[in-house]
Amino acid sequence: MVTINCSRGVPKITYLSTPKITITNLFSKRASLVAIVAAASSFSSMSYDTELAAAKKAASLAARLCQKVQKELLQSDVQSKSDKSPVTVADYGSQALVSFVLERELPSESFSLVAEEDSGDLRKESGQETLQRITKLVNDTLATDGSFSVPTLAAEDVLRAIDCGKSEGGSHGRHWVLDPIDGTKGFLRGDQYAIALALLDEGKVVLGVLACPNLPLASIGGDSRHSSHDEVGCLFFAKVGAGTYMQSLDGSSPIKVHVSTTENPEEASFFESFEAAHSLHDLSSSIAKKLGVKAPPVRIDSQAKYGALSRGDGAIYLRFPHKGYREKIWDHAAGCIVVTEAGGVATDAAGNPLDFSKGRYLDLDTGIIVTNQKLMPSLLKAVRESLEEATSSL
Ligand SMILES: Nc1ncnc2c1ncn2[C@@H]1O[C@H](COP(=O)(O)OS(=O)(=O)O)[C@@H](OP(=O)(O)O)[C@H]1O
Ligand SMILES: [Mg+2]
Ligand SMILES: [Mg+2]
Ligand SMILES: [Mg+2]
Repeated sequence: MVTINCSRGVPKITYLSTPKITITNLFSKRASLVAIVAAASSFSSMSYDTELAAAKKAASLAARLCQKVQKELLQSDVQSKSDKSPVTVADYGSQALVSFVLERELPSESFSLVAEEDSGDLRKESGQETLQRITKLVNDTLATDGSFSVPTLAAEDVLRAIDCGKSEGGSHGRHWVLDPIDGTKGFLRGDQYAIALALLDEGKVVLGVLACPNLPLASIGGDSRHSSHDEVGCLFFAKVGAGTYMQSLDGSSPIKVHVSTTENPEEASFFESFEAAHSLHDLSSSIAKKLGVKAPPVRIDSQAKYGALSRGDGAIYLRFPHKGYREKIWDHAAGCIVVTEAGGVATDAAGNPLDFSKGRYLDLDTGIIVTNQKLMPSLLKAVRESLEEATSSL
C-alpha cells in the first residue's frame, strides 16, 4: 500500500506493501496532481518486474533440471512420501534450485517460500544416496547458466534451500508459492508436468510463471493434430494488470495470449485431470453434457491445463476432487493468475473467487471451475444442477 500525505503541498509517500493509493490532507489541486503523478510512478516501481525476471529464470532452470531427469528416469529415483504420493529427485532438485535462485536474484527482499516438498526423508540414512544425486543435479544445472559464479553447493546447502519452503504464507507481506513439479505422475509417465511459481503480496497473487517442458507450442485444442515433430516447451508468465504471455522455454520472444472467447458451449472443449483419482470424471461429464459441450474431455496432467486454457486451446477446466481432499495453494496460484490475466475467470464450484491468503491450503466449496467471462454464468448453473442431482441420488 502507498500512502500519500500532501499536508504541505509536497507529497510525502509512504510505502507499505501493495500498490493501493490513499491521498490524505490534500493542500491544493496542484498538490493533488503532483501526488497522483508521484503515486503513479511509485506504482510502476512496484511493478514486480525484478521479481518476474527472477521467477522466469528460476522456473526455466528448474525445467532444465527436470527435463534431464525425465530423460534418464530410473525407478530408483522415485520415493514415496507418507501420503503415498510419488516424489522424485527432480521434485527436490527443482525446489532447491528455485529457492536458491530466487534468494540470490532478490537479495534485498525478505524471502518467504511456501513450497510442496521438505527435506525430511533426505536427512535420513536411507536418503543419502538420493541427496548426493540431487546435489549433483542442482550444481550441474547451475553450471549451465553463465550468470551464476557460485561455489559448488554442498548437500547441506541443498537441504537448507529445500527447507526454505516451509513458510505458512498468509495475508500479510510477500510469499513465493512453488510447486517444483506439478503433475509428478505425469512426469513419471513421460507426459505433461509443470514447474509452477507465483508471488503473493498481501494475500493476492501478483505474478505467476508456469514452465511446461512437454507442452507443444502449438495448440493442443480439440481439432489440432500433433506430430512428433511439434516443438515443445512453453513458459507462461503473468503479472497483475499486465496480461499473460507465452514464450518457448528455449527463449523465443513472448507473445500475448488470450483465453477462448467462445460463447457457444457446443464449440467449447474442456480440460480435466488425467488421473481419475484427482477429479471426478463422471461429475465433469454430467456438467459438460448439461452445458451442451459436444467434445470429449481433454485429460492432461498438471497446471499445464491452465496454460493451455490461457491461450484458448480449450474453453473450460473442471476439477472436482474426491470428498475430503484439501487443495494446496501451490497447485493453483500460478495457474490462476496465468488464466485470469488472459481474460479467464477461476472460482470454486459456488462461484467464489479462489482465496490464496489462508495459508498452505485453499478453503473452498467443492471444486474449481475455470472458463471465460461469457460462459461462466451458464457453467455455474450447470455445476449447481449437477451437484444437486449428485446429492439427491445418494
Ligand atoms: N486425491 C487427490 N485429489 C485431487 N488432487 C490431488 C489428489 N492427490 C494429489 N492431488 C494433487 O493433484 C496434483 C496433480 O494435478 P492434476 O490433478 O491436475 O494432474 S493429474 O491429472 O493428476 O496428473 C498433484 O500435484 P503434484 O503432487 O504436484 O503432482 C497433487 O497436489
Ligand atoms: Mg506431489
Ligand atoms: Mg501439484
Ligand atoms: Mg508437486
